[in-house]
Amino acid sequence: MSRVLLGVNIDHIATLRQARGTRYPEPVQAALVAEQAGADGITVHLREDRRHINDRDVELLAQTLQTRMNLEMAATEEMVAIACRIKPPHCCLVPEKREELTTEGGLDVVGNQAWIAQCCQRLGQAGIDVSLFIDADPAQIRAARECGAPTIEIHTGHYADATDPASEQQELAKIRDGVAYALEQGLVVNAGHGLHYHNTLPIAAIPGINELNIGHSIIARAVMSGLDDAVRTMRDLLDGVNR
Ligand SMILES: CC(=O)[C@@H](O)[C@H](O)COP(=O)(O)O
Ligand SMILES: NCC(=O)COP(=O)(O)O
Repeated sequence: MSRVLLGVNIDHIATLRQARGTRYPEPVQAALVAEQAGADGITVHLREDRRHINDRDVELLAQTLQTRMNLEMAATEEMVAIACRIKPPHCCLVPEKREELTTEGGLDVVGNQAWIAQCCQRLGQAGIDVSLFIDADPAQIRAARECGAPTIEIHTGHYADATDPASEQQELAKIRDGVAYALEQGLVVNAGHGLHYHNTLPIAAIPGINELNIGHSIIARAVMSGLDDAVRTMRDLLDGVNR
């Protein structure tokens, strides 16, 4: 069975830097450490408010990564233009709200299908593999395929935020069904948001999952045990998955 790829999101290295406006910690250094520790790719979210990762980080990472960049961004003219200029191998369109603490839900592809399809076409023409960050909702999955996105990333936040075992199992079942449906639609299926060392395995064990994008929990562990250890531990966890 194929191994689940690990995309390490380094946004919150930049959160620490932005807290004081210093030149450290350096996201480029973190990305290279994560890659050497086993990350299969690096994810960065260039938010419209630049609260953490900024344009300079994306430019430098595009020139230095040894694996590949997954650029997360809102589906806006500004961000599409940046992506078409930088040409990262992967782009993931995510919803954004100024006041949100973190991403709160999946992209509403059904409600914005014409624009999302246009973004997918422009990014695809730039040679970028586009994924749409959506809930495990068959209507959203169908709309993603109709927009021409080759890949989706299923939002695992509701699963991660579940407050009791029954709700967690319910959300896990939704994700499992969503993955199966998306695979039937011919999509590549990634997943992410809120995954950590104690809730990731059930997601990783879902047959057909291509990649997990994990950030906050890895960076949080890195504070205690170092980034190399935090990434290696997650990579080893995923390598032990039976699917
Ligand atoms: C889309 C998603 O779930 C994350 O990749 C996103 O980066 C979360 O935003 P913050 O990193 O700003 O919390
Ligand atoms: N798309 C999910 C991601 O990149 C990381 O999300 P999180 O692990 O920081 O919640």
